[in-house]
Amino acid sequence: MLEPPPIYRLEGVGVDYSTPAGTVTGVHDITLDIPRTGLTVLAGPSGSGKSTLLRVLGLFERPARGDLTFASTDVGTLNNRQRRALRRDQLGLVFQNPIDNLFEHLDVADNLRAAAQSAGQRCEPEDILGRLGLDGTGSWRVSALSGGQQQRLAFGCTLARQCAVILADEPTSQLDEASADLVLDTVRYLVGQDYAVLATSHDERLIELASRVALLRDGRLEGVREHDLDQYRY
Ligand SMILES: Nc1ncnc2c1ncn2[C@@H]1O[C@H](COP(=O)(O)OP(=O)(O)OP(=O)(O)O)[C@@H](O)[C@H]1O
Repeated sequence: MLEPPPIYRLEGVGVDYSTPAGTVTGVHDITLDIPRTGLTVLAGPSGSGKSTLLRVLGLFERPARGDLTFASTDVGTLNNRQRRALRRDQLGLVFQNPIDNLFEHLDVADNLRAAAQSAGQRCEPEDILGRLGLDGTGSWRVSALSGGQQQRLAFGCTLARQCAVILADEPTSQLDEASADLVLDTVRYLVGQDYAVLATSHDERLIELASRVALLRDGRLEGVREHDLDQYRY
């Protein structure tokens, strides 16, 4: 069967930061394809370039060098307005601190409705909550959810927005083990539903769920490890 084209294609991507001490290179010469489905983890020690690369993939950071293709669109040819529109319509972001992903003054269902609305979509909150094991919490305040449940809801917001790709920055790093388990189950569910999930992480348990692990070191891609996705299918 013909392989679908990757959702992202990076060719020779480099990012520089200007600092008072001079130019710092965040990532060098990254060439990488990211598949349309499954979990891809960007792994590597602190300072290796994981967040920089995630910002490139989230269309926040414009590479100084190289080419980035997203969903067959050459991102380098887009102006800022077009990049923002692509981000709004196609990309869902989950930050490491669960509460940063949510509106505390809205209840759980309204968080989902607000997320859907921000992408010009409509959603059925109870349906999404049921899919994520949060049944019956629609009228709860966000603060009544555990950290793991909040992070599940953050992933739920990306479902409400009907994003093609979910980008998660160390999604389990601020959670205790039980809460992290809830997030791992959610990622497993999303992968089983053929979403593309891209995460930075040091968490070995998340890395084990990945179909592809891109290992970064000193801003360079040290290697890419492929895992068999079939074992995670429901
Ligand atoms: N805004 C910035 N200004 C200047 N240098 C930066 C900036 N962001 C990152 N860097 C530098 O780019 C390199 C890669 O950093 P990055 O934050 O992407 O790594 P990381 O793997 O995500 O690290 P961590 O796990 O600690 O978050 C490092 O040398 C870092 O100091």
